[in-house]
Amino acid sequence: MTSTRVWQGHDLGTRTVSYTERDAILYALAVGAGADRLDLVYERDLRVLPTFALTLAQWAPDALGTLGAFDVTTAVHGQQRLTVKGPLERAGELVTSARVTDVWDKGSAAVFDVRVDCDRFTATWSIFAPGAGGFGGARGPSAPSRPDRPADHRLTVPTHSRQAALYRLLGDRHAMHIDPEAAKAAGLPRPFLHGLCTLAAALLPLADTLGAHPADLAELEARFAAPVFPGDPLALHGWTGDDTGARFEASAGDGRSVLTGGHARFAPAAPTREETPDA
Ligand SMILES: C/C=C/C(=O)SCCNC(=O)CCNC(=O)[C@H](O)C(C)(C)COP(=O)(O)OP(=O)(O)OC[C@H]1O[C@@H](n2cnc3c(N)ncnc32)[C@H](O)[C@@H]1OP(=O)(O)O
Repeated sequence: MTSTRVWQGHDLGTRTVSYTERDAILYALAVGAGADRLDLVYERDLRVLPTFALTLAQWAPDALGTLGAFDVTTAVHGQQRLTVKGPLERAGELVTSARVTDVWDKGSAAVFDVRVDCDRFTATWSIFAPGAGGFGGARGPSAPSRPDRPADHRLTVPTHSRQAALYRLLGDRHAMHIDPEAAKAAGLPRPFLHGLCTLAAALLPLADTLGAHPADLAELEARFAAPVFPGDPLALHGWTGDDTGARFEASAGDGRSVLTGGHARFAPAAPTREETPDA
């Protein structure tokens, strides 16, 4: 069997991905934007959510699984980071390049960090792969810390029973999100929500509460600490601090922490060349 450590630094190549206004609107609907959010769901007023880029770049962690680095039937998305460098056009093409930046040895599991670079964003997926650890590597980062004071904001994040079935059509077709047998094979009682769908759903009420526009997201990170089942409402706690954003966590109705170590910063992006007056 190939040692897990050989994937460290592996170049996953470059792909050009394209999308239309329709894709961007479907994405906004899938992560919970209401029909009254004309700025997210109506061509006339459309602003594209930066997290939509993550569905377009999902090919990168998927490619690593296809190459055999980990067992795709049991690996789950563990953490996500995103740095936005510029706004997404209403439709377009993105040239994305990906490589494995780190492989951490958690003993019984490995965590693969897959970084995607593009002129509009840099993003890192951490894939938690049970059974792939124990190869003598560094343990890597531990659990994120939580603020030791009461939250400044307490919000509800609704999720919908059809949400995973809809969200998967945007690009992440892993069977565990739709097929009860595949979910059982991954150790869960029923299909569960994509981590990136949960995260994007949480950002909508968080941005509203902070008085920010969700399309002005500049930085994002969070750990997927436990599975979310479609239809379960989440309780989100937010802590505001020095920057134009917040730290946040979310828990399910039964008290399980499902998002930990969350941080989102919102800042209007610099206009693109075409949008700059007199450019
Ligand atoms: C292809 C799939 C796409 C998807 O979207 S899947 C859906 C979204 N993801 C999920 O629903 C996953 C939810 N998270 C979980 O269920 C759990 O979370 C895990 C099963 C991933 C891990 O739980 P456990 O096996 O109990 O881990 P531990 O014993 O608490 O920690 C072992 C080490 O692993 C680190 N770790 C724990 N959770 C994560 C994570 N989510 N991402 C990255 N690392 C993680 C810890 O810190 C620690 O390491 P240290 O001892 O060095 O601190």
